[in-house]
Amino acid sequence: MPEQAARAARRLADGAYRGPGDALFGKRTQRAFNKGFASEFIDFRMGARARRLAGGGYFGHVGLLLLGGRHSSGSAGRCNLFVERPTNLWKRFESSPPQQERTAEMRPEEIVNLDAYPIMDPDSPAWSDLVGRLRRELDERQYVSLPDFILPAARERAVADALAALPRAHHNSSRRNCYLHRQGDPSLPDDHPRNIMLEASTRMLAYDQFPDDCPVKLLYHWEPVRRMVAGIVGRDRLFDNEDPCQPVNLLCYETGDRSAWHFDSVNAFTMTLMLQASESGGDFEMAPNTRTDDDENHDYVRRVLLGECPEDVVSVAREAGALCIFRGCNSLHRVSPVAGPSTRVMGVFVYEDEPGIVGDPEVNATVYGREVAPG
Ligand SMILES: O=C(O)CCC(=O)C(=O)O
Ligand SMILES: [Fe+2]
Repeated sequence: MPEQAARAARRLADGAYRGPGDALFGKRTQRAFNKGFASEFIDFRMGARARRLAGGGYFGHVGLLLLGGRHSSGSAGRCNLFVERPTNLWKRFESSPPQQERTAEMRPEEIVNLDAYPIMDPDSPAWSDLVGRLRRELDERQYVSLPDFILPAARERAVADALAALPRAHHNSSRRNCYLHRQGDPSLPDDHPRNIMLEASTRMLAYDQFPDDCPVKLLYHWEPVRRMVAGIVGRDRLFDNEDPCQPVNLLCYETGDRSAWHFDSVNAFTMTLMLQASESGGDFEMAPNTRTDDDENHDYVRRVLLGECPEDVVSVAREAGALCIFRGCNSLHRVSPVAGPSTRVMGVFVYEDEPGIVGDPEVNATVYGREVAPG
């Protein structure tokens, strides 16, 4: 059997059309499918024809179906395709679109823009210059942005992975204070930061909800990236997080979604990668050094929350492809409400100071909607 026909037969068997016996074709055609003599090309021709069927109940031929075991490319014989129930056919295409064959896994060198970010050789002057500059910038401003860090093809693939998984995302919609608590403290005044409740709405995809060859995962697990990030945040080494949910997330914002002012709770720094920006809104805003490790600075935090210090708030430019490292644990930050048809898609990465770190099941229950094991 020609290789192309064999692939087509496998795809049929894989369920793209749920198999040829599904009242889609007349007997003669069905036998041809059973023998596997169908060209892959029929996939999209079928799709096009199905639409026309829905519109007018068209019964006719669909090109490039190969009968009798002879494969000749280009001008293969046409045959009549008898469709018994066009409406069912339409529904079938709606509910199970032909599956795209996944192209080969990308190499990390095809993901990271190595021309702009020479991160392969940590002993080179280019590496020291780059990492030294970014480290100083982070220390000064509490954030640093690396534009065009990911190459366009890798970014597009990651966006496609995110959008395919989006229906399974955990929709986090909550009223909470900037410390990420849903309950205030009745013993404190109403305008204490603990009692200022803000609306947030985001869609979270956990690490185990999108493919292992998604470019954001490959990038995260690649030593040159981990080493660069360690250099920028001033660590000798960093380690991957080993939780099933946490190491890399795809955080999606649809129209109306936003993240309210908050401090990140656990990690000393946060790393995000803008995969797709929204048409409008979705600005990442930050009030650097709102508090310190020793001083909660409640009065100042309250003024930022109430919008009384607009001059202190920086809006961090985030073009698609830009990596951002920021110290979100002591700097209030938020994402303004997203508007427009494009989902804002953000990769979020967690590195650790020691190996073997897994997440707290309670946190995973809140952030990813996971069941907490009883007992
Ligand atoms: O979506 C963003 O740009 C920021 C997300 C954020 O605040 C975080 O991951 O801690
Ligand atoms: Fe955050």
